[in-house]
Formats: sequence, structure tokens, C-alpha cells
Amino acid sequence: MHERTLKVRLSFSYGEREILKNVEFSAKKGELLAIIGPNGAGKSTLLKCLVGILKPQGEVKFNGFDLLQLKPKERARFVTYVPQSSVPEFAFTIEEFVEMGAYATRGDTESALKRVGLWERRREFVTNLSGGEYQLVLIARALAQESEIILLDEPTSHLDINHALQIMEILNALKDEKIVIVVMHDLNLALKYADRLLLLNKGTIEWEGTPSSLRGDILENVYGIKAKIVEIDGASLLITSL
Ligand SMILES: Nc1ncnc2c1ncn2[C@@H]1O[C@H](COP(=O)(O)OP(=O)(O)OP(=O)(O)O)[C@@H](O)[C@H]1O
Repeated sequence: MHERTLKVRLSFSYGEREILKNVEFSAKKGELLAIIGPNGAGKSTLLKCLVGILKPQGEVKFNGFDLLQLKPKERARFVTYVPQSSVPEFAFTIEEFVEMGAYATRGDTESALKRVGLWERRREFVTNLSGGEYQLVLIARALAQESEIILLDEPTSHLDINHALQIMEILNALKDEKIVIVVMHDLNLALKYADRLLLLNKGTIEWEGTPSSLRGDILENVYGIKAKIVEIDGASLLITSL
């Protein structure tokens, strides 16, 4: 049996400009991996490399073979990508939109929509949804694809705290079935839900560890802020100022 582990080692340049420099990490089922880091650090570029939208140098090994060597359709069986979203302008119903995900079956669509609580609303048009509701639809579409790896780029960015927590709970429940990698800007949500954090800065992994091992001074250097992490009721809370 191959271990169900994703092993990444890659670099990527836009033309002459090196954006990701020898980024090396692994991810496995059972843990939610959050990628954090300042604007422009290369987080979205990293996800796009992992899903094959961009062509990096290096390798993305899963179960011993290199996903970068697969054709896009084959790769879609293994990796699903949920991009940063805005509501689309085409008139599909929620159900049609989720079914359009690669390799999704009707059964997958039903269970995915039930999981995000949108099955009853499946005949509504996606154009009429709020940003947060559309985010849930995108996640349902990714779930319906039944891939083994799911990559999400700031899935809570447009969401109120209730919906943000709902999404994080869904991802938390998903991590035993799939490898879950999430780019997050909300550091408090990352501290609460991530099992492991990757801090990306200027295209390299500046720090990697569990939320409980993160210290304020690590964030201070990278973000140029004052930061303190305190424990309240067993939870880590980040307090910041300029
Ligand atoms: N198509 C492109 N052509 C050239 N440079 C690009 C392109 N897309 C992104 N970049 C550059 O790559 C760098 C990393 O961008 P990326 O979007 O990966 O950062 P990020 O960490 O996701 O940032 P943010 O938190 O702001 O979303 C940025 O400096 C950006 O200007």
C-alpha cells in the first residue's frame, strides 16, 4: 500500500521573476493544513501549481507518482481546487452547477449539496446567491468530485463569522477523508482549525508548525506588525497592532 501522502517540492517563476523558491512540504489525511502569509507571498500561486493551472519545476507526488506528469483530466480525479470566488454571471441552477464538476454523478451531487445545507435550494439560480452562499456551492461542487485532495483559496473571505465557522467545520470533518489544504488570511480562524500551519513569505516557507507552537514574534517579522498570542479557555487568540 502506498501511503496517502502528498509530497511537494517545487519552484515557480513568472518570466524572470521567481515567485516560489524551493517550496517543500508534505500533507496527509487527518490534518487540516493552512497556508498563511502576507499579500503577494505566493499562496495562490502555490495552489495553482499544485492543481496544474501553472507549470512549476519540481514534483507533486501523491501515492508515489507525480501529479504534474498527469494530463489535466486525469489530475482532476485526484485534486480539486476551489478558487477565490465571485458570483458567476451564467444562469445555472445550484444543482446543475455542482453537477458540472468533473466526474460528479447525481448521487455525489445530492450528498454534497446536503452536506453544505443547500439541497432544498438546488433549483435556485447561482446568479441570485450571496457571496457566502456561492462559496458553499463551490465547496459542494468540489465535494461532488470525490477527489482525494482538496485545495481551497481563502474560502471564508466573503463570509460572516457564522458562515465562516460553518465552512471551517465542514473542512474539519472532511480532513479524515481527503487531504485538505486551505489558504487563509484570518489568522484566528487558522489558529482555531488548522492542525498545521505553513507560513509562506516572499516565495519560501518561513515557518512551519502547529498552531500551539506559533509565537507572536514569528508573525511580527513576516507581517511587520506587533503580535501577541494568548490562551483563553484553551483556545489561542491573536492580538495585533501596528
Ligand atoms: N499572472 C501573473 N503574472 C506575473 N506575476 C504575477 C501573476 N500572478 C501573480 N503574480 C505575482 O506573484 C506574486 C505572488 O502572487 P500570489 O497571488 O500567489 O500571492 P498571494 O500570497 O496569494 O497573495 P494574496 O494574499 O494577496 O492573495 C505577486 O507578487 C504577484 O504580483
